[in-house]
Formats: sequence, C-alpha cells, structure tokens
Amino acid sequence: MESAEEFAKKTFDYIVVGGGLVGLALATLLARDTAVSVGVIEAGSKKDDETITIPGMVARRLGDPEYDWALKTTPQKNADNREMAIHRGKMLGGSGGLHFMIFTRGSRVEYDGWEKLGVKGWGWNAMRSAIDASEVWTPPTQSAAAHHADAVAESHGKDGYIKTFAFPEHSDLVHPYVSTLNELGIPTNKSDSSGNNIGVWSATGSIDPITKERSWSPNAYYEKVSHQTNITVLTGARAHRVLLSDGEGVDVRAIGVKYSVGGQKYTVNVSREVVLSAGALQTPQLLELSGIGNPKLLRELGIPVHVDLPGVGENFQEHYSLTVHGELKSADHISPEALFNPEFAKAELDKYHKTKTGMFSTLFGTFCFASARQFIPEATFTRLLASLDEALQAPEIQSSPYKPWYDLQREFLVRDEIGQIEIAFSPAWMHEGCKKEKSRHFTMALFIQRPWSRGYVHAKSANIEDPPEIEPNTLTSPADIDTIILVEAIKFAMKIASTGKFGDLVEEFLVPSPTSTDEQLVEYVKKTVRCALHPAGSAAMLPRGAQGVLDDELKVYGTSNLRVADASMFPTALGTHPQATLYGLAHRAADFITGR
Ligand SMILES: Cc1cc2nc3c(=O)[nH]c(=O)nc-3n(C[C@H](O)[C@H](O)[C@H](O)COP(=O)(O)OP(=O)(O)OC[C@H]3O[C@@H](n4cnc5c(N)ncnc54)[C@H](O)[C@@H]3O)c2cc1C
Repeated sequence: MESAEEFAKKTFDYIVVGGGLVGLALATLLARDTAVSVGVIEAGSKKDDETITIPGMVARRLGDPEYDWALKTTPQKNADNREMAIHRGKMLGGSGGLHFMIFTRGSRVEYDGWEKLGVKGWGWNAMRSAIDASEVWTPPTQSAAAHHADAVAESHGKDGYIKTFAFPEHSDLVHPYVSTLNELGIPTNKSDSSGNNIGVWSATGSIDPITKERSWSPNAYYEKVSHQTNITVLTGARAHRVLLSDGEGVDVRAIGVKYSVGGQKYTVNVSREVVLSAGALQTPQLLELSGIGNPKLLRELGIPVHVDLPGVGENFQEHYSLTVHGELKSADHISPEALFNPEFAKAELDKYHKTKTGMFSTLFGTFCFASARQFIPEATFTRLLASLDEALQAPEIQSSPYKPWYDLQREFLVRDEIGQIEIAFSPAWMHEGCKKEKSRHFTMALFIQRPWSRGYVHAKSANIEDPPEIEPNTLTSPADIDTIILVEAIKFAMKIASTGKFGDLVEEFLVPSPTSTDEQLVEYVKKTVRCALHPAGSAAMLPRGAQGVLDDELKVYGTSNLRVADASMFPTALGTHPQATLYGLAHRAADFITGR
C-alpha cells in the first residue's frame, strides 16, 4: 500500500476501480504478467478480523459503516412503502467479506440463456471452464457427504484460487427435511455444481478446509501477488470518475481516473485500460459521473455527455426474499441459536481456535431449488400462465427493447430445469423481534430466483458522495407474477412443515399463520419481502440496441479501452448465488484484456 500522492504520480497500464470480489481477483490475474503495472483504487480498507474470517460470525458487520456501504432502496410502493436495506461490502474484497460463503453455480440452461439474449461466448461451457479456473475444491467430509453435500469431483475446479469445501457441520433435522422434500417430488441433487442445481442439497462454501476461514479475493488471489512491485492497491480512495478523451464521432478513450483520499482530490493516468469493478450499485453511478449514460439524465445532473448510452443503470435486477417460521416438538437438535448463550458461545469459540471444529467452523446451509411446477399446484400454474400470457401482450412489452428477455423469462417459467424459488433451511428462529434464546424452531428463507420486476440505479447528483438512487421496482411484475410466486412458495413451505418425516417433528407453523387467506399472504409478502443482496444487471452485457452497455468482451460501447467487470454485467439474473459466476467473470475479463 502506498500514499495517494505516490499513486497519482504513476501511469499504470491497467487501473481497476473497486478492489472488491471481482476487481481484486481480476487485478491479481492481470498482475501475473510482471511486465505490466496494475493500480487498484478501493474505497474501503483491509479487513481481516475474525468477524470477517470466521464462518460462524457472518452477518455481524451488516450495517456497520466501517465495513458496509449500508445503502438503501427508494421507498418501495408495492412493498409497504419501505426503504429496503441493501448491504454492500466496503473493504478490500468488497461484498466478498460480508457474504455468507455459499459457492454454487447456475444452471447450464441459464448461462446458455445469456447467449439467447444476444451475447456470444457466455454459455455454460465457457462459464464452466472459467469457474473451474477460479476454484480449488476439497471433497466433503464423510458426514457432509452423508448430509447431501456435493461430492462429485468432475463438477469442480482443482487448480484455481478460491478454496471451496462443503460446510462441515449439519443439523440433525437435515435428514427428515430432505426425506419430506423427496416425498413432495423434489429430488436430492448429488452435485449442485454440475450445471443443474434443481433439487435439494447441502452447500459448498468458499471456506478453507484446513483453517476453516473465509476464502476470498484478498487471501486467495491478492496474497499471491502482493509482494510484487507491479501491483499497487490504494485503499481508502474513492474514485469520482473516469477521465475520457474526446473524439468527435469515434470511440472515446479512458486516459485516467479522478479519485480522492481524505477529501484531497487526485488524478492518475492509465496507458492501456480502465476496468470498473465497483459493483452493481456503484459502477453505473461512476459511468454516469464520467459522462456515459442517458443524455437526458446526464444533462439534468449537469454532467457533460461523452457517450450516449441509455442502458446505463437500467435492467437492474435483484433476488427478493422473505422468511417463514415454525416450532418443533422438541428442542433436541443442533441450532446455531445456541450461540446466543454467552457461555456456550465462549466454549465454542475456544473449540474453534483449538480444533477448527464446532459451530463457528460452519454455516448451516441446506437448499432447495424448485422449478415452478415443482411447488405450484398444476391448476394454479395454468391460471397463472394464462394471465401472464395476457399481460405479456401489452404494447409496452411487445415493443420493449427487453422483449427477448420477456420471452426467455416465459420459456424458463415452464421449463423444469430452472429454479424459480430457492428455499434455504435453517434450524433456527430468525424472526425479528422474537426471543433469540429459543432453540426449538426452524426458518425457511424463500428467495425468488428469476424476478420479473426490473428497476434502475442512477446517480442522483454529480457528486460521488451522494449515494445512487436504487429503485428495484419490487413486486411490479406483469400479472403480479413475482408476488404470486412468493405466495405459492409460502404455501409450499407450509406443506413441507406438515408432510412426512419433517412434518412429524413440527409442533406448529407460526409465521405467517397457516390459516392465512391468499390476501393475507399477499400482505405478508408486501410487509416482509426484502433484497436478497444479489444486485445485478445494471450495466448489462447485451446488444446496444437492447439497452446494452457492454459488448461480448465487457467493453463499454462507444469507448475503446473501458470495461466493466462486476455483477453489473449480468444480462439477466441467474437462479443461484452469484459469487462462483463472478470469480469466473474475473478470469474471463483477464483473458479478454490480455487477449488470451
Ligand atoms: C450479506 C451478503 C450475503 C451474501 N451472500 C452470498 C453468498 O452466500 N453467496 C454468494 O454467491 N453471494 C453472496 N452475496 C453476494 C456477493 O457477495 C456479491 O454478488 C459479490 O460480492 C458482488 O461482487 P462485485 O465485485 O460485483 O462487487 P463487490 O464485491 O461489492 O465489490 C465492489 C467494490 O467496489 C468498491 N467501491 C465502490 N464504489 C467505489 C468507488 N467510487 N471508488 C472506489 N471503490 C469503490 C467497494 O468498496 C467494493 O469493495 C452476498 C452479499 C451480501 C452483502
């Protein structure tokens, strides 16, 4: 690390803005060639305390301004007018330091779907190789494999960077829970990373199998090159905009980056390329502040227009989630809630330090990805499809630049290989405002995977210090399909809790009330739905005429040497947790940039 002044004196071959999950991995990959110089500008600082590294301590820094940008959406008119929290990591490694470590891939058909939207070379085969290149997988323990963790070596990378290992500890509720899902027609999936994540399985995490610590960009990538003199990471530095050369009628060129440290402003020059990796909420803001975006919006903010690109900030997609809760007949099972007892927590922490086992060495993650027909009754599904098809005839959809996306969404709704809903099972009571010492409860978190609601992220002013306007347009989908999917998912969760071996263990379903009418469930959805913290798509890789911002090689249209490499590039949300895809993205970006 060096001073802002020294950094500003250099001319780097490559500058990466945002040393987050993708940015820091990408900078490392570029710096493997010691003949080139790489500069990274990261607003946060280095964080490697136990609240970040220990799996069982996840979520402790959510909302802490030292670690979290703690952004908020605008009030969501279809969600009880609530502003929703949208946490983002503010540290070297980005949101990779706040996340819950679930490392899983999307389904083959979804990556192939990106290609159907008009981007070439991003199908499953290409993404699979890229994710393989990022991963060093260790087979699960016998116990984890017996609890349905992926044990298939062919589905994983072996010689990459991020260490992955199935979460080692599991609740004794997993077996009856999985048995019930099987009874309800959801198969056990032996390898969720194989290109098919449908079914029920226990998660692999980005966790070091030996140290049982978080494996992420700072320790898995950057540590490998941090001793080299050709990479310089400036932390605590806020990028304000990319400096562009003007060229009438030709592509503009990035020539440097303006940034500030402690209120002092600097510029740094670049000779080859600038890559924006500030994440799906801040990259569109930086593009706009640099004069790339919708000219009308830029003029309103008093920003000179360099590239007329109206797709910047549009196409914003987010998974939404809510939780449902029930009570078990017996308290006789392992629950992370036990950690609310200070004496037990201290003993567990000692155990973790000495043996790297116990509650702090793990997260409890058993997941179910279900296609629409797996959890929505046939008659309801038929009605839903009919009203959706009618809504899709609306002129604004038929003439929309996103028409191919609507067609893809419709195709994916009826296909059985696509997860429309994710159910994350936890042997704990995670309901707001309730007693935390209770330990005879369970929670199912329900995540919509292919949201039809689409919003935007835009700069609110020409000042980078003003957070962007984040408008996900929650629950504003054609035929109200997002709301209906969540309502049906709640009913399915209630069915799980009253069926088979798991149902036998359940005392009662508590929240929402199992006697709720459909109208009451809609109210529950509106009152409790929240961002699932997987924002994506706001500087999408799509054809320029379809509101695209990036070409197939992640280059910003209308520029000759400015790329985006972060979750903004998703052409459409994927039905999975994003980190595996994003590490794969870092490898693809490095290959494009170096011409490999
Ligand atoms: C609480 C939580 C739980 C999650 N759980 C999971 C999970 O279990 N599995 C999974 O796959 N995904 C999970 N995710 C999502 C995952 O972490 C993100 O999708 C991923 O980190 C996005 O990577 P990124 O590189 O696009 O952005 P980020 O990792 O957010 O990186 C962006 C970086 O840019 C920096 N930056 C922003 N603006 C500027 C500026 N102007 N100047 C300089 N630097 C700037 C930021 O400080 C940050 O370091 C979770 C996310 C959160 C918040």
